Amino acid sequence: MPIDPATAIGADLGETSFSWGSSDVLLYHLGIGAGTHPDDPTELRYTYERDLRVLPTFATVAATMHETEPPQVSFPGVEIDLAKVVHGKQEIVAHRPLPAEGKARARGRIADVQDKGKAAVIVQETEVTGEAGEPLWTARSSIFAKGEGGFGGERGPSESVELPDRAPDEVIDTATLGQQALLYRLCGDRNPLHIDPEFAKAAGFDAPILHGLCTYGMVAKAVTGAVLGGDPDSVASWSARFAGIVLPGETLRTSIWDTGRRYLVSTVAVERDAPVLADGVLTAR
Ligand SMILES: CCCCCCC[C@@H](O)CC(=O)SCCNC(=O)CCNC(=O)[C@H](O)C(C)(C)COP(=O)(O)OP(=O)(O)OC[C@H]1O[C@@H](n2cnc3c(N)ncnc32)[C@H](O)[C@@H]1OP(=O)(O)O
Repeated sequence: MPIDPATAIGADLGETSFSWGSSDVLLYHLGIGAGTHPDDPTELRYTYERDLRVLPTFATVAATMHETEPPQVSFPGVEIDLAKVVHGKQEIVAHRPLPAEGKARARGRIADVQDKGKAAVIVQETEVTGEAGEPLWTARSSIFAKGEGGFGGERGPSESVELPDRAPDEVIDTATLGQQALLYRLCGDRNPLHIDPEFAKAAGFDAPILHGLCTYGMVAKAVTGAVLGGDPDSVASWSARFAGIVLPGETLRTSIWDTGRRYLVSTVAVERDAPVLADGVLTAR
């Protein structure tokens, strides 16, 4: 059976150790579009090793930055073909500003496996601590596996973030590059869905799509620029649901509602007027 909820839910994924340096952070920032406005002085915080700051979304790649093999959806009680999955949701809570270089330990577990009938949702939680045992970040990510529901599990909660009934306080357009996914995959996600036209077709898409985590980082950076003075150290947490695909080259239009250090965020792809990110919440420290 591809999903056995009794084995999967609560399964300990063990502990891994990893380290990163400023070159990893610089490459990640380029992968999410930093440096495309060199006249903006806050961009140097992302692109120059002198006084480098780290956008907390770097946490999504820090442990796997040097991976060169495609990811596998293989956990205790879960075996799923990579072509069936898309990234569903992502949350990062940064317990402190991320250092530009460091060593850390990650301990992961399967927090939940939800049976949505036509699909399964696998929720993974990871706690990351620094060398002295200090908490660095907590990550929670959901994988949406099409056609893998019906295994007799719980449906799980139906959560959504209600947006205020008024115009957004800020609207930011962010261009993605035609080669955005080719660049971003060098940050450790070599899923062929983002480069191989045949694989993308077999997975049900017309063409390779952009990594969800690339969009997640680009929008976090855009919101940070719009409402936090471009200071990535001010980002305390960021969560969002991947509501629709992005095709490399499309423009992301991000609407932001300021509800007081808690910014509600929604993003569409301008060219198709189609949803991209929903239920977005970025909090500031
Ligand atoms: C270990 C490493 C493994 C590797 C991981 C892969 C790594 C990456 O390389 C992969 C990627 O980056 S893929 C690109 C990023 N993701 C996407 O583009 C997905 C975009 N979203 C969609 O296509 C649809 O919203 C879609 C398909 C997600 C959902 O649309 P629908 O099928 O229309 O769903 P809907 O009928 O609205 O809802 C059914 C139930 O599912 C819940 N749900 C919906 N969207 C969800 C989402 N994004 N995440 C989690 N749950 C979600 C709904 O709440 C609903 O459940 P309920 O009825 O109980 O409320």
